[in-house]
Amino acid sequence: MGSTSKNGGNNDVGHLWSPITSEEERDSDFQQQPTNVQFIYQRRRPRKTPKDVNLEQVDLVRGKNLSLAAAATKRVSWNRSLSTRGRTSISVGACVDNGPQAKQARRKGKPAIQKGKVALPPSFEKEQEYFREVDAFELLEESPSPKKFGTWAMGSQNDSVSIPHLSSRLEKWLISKKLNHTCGPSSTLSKILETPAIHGSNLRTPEKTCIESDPALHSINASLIGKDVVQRDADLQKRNPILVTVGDDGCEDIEAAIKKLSLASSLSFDLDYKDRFAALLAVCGQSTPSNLLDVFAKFCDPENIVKVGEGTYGEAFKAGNSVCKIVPIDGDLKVNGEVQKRSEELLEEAILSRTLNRLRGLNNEVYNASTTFIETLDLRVCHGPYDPALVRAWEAWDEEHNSENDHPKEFPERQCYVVFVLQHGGKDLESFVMLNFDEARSLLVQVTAALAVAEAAYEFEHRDLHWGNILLSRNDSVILQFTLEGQQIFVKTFGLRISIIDFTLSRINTGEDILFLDLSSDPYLFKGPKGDKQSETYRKMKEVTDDYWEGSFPRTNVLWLLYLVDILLLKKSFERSSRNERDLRSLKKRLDKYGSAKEAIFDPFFTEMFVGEEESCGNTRIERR
Ligand SMILES: Nc1ncnc2c1ncn2[C@@H]1O[C@H](COP(=O)(O)OP(=O)(O)OP(=O)(O)O)[C@@H](O)[C@H]1O
Repeated sequence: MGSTSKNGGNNDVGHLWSPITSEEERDSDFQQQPTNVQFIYQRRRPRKTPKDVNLEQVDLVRGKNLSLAAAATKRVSWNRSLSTRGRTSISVGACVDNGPQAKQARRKGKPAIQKGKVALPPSFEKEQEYFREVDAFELLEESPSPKKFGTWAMGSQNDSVSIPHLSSRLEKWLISKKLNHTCGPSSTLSKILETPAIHGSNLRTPEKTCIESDPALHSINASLIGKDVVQRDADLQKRNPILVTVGDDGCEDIEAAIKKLSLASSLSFDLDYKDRFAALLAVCGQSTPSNLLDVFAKFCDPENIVKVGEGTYGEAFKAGNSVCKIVPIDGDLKVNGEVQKRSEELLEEAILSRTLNRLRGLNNEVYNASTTFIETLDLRVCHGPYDPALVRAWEAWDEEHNSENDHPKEFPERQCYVVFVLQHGGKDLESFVMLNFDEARSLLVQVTAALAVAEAAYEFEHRDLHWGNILLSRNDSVILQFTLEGQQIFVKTFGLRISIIDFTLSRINTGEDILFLDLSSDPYLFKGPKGDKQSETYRKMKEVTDDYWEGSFPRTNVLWLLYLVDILLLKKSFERSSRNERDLRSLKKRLDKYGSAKEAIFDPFFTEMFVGEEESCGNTRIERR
């Protein structure tokens, strides 16, 4: 979930979100102090729209003597940004309902520039010119370097760049498949889209993928009879013309898809939408959306579906051993006071999640490996109303936890969703009862090591690692393995398993794209209560990044580690000695000097948590990738 967790958060608002004064922070004797202060903490509603990350065109022509001069002159960019559409805030402070709020005016001045940092005044023309020059050079490069990007802000001023990123991206990939079947695997996108976890199939045309890799879908399609369904499919075909093609020959299909994507790229925004929806379907290995129950039925009996959590956008349900998070997309209906996410945003989240999946050591990529980021097992596009079984589960949760979300029965017949099928990560840190100091340091070492690995692999920054986004569970493992830049690290777990979720604000360099959320469009995020650790962390991130969210600033990961140490000291109770507290406080001091999780993981605090390889080899309860 977003900046504040919801479940459980209401029960103890005064305590949980009580402001922690800076005096307290300076005080070396931290103590948990219940407070009567009552205040409002408003749930952040991050929104995203497509924007600007630079896209190199090189792998399209690699290995082929094709000239792509035209492509070289165009720099297509794409990032995730917070939308200004229909933002409302829900107060979780007792008694006060702030009601809908208009989006606040954009900051006029830039925040103070960090000492020693050279900041160039943003000049779109200059940078455009600069990129024209470097594009020619970058055709030779494997992947863009974020350092070169300067502060090129896109958005409305970028109307001259006409090819929508997703179209060109998928198009490029499809062309590469068509031109040279061996060039696919060299592309990061190919690897990500071809993640075996996702139906074990390559991305082909949607039609082929559907038929070959998803017999369930095939049978669903076959069973789609009756007037309503025929009408629904006709509507769908109208919305998504790319789906019309059904060919036997893969190449013809690809050609048709490219043509349609190209056509769509040069037409109206509406067609862009269709194009993007089709891309999302293709990435999910589908030609048409499934219905929700069919997805859940793969994992459990509908009667056994249990809701386990909720976010601003997502409703999370346990289905068998997995968790299915349902996110409504593309509809007009506001959900939980928010405009629904759009296909392209979900497509991006899909790419981000799957990129992190790669850290799990699939495809023999063991130079950097960690299993601490939640595994995305599958992604499905669905449509239709909520099934009664899901509604029942939703209502049962509501009864017990008093949901902040809208009742799902409000979804119209033709609502679309993306379902993230995720590994079950356990309970979030907010509600998890920790037993002792060993568990606390196990949490810290696992989060730090995972961030270090993801930094090394993808310049990853989570940027929103509050206690609702860290899940914990217990198992009988004693050691967990990470690989950081080829070096194996074995850490003691004390039977605790950590999973990191929610990559909405995260920044990642996939090797082909930099995906990030432009938080400068969300001034509200930085206006949380003074002294509140989470709000202060957003503000510190803003200082560190100088509001340039596209850039790589691994220090933001350290800021969340500092936040976590504070949470352990101030908000969680577990058995600990004053020496343990002193150790945590001195860790905090040292963390303040680190620029990345990669540095932090070698802090003396963690030394005792490492186990030599020999010791780990003799241990049968080691959790390997
Ligand atoms: N894999 C998982 N295993 C167990 N519980 C989960 C899992 N994923 C999500 N949850 C539960 O659902 C809640 C909401 O999930 P999440 O934070 O991903 O939703 P969201 O809608 O994306 O959040 P946001 O408000 O940032 O949009 C989590 O706090 C957690 O309690």
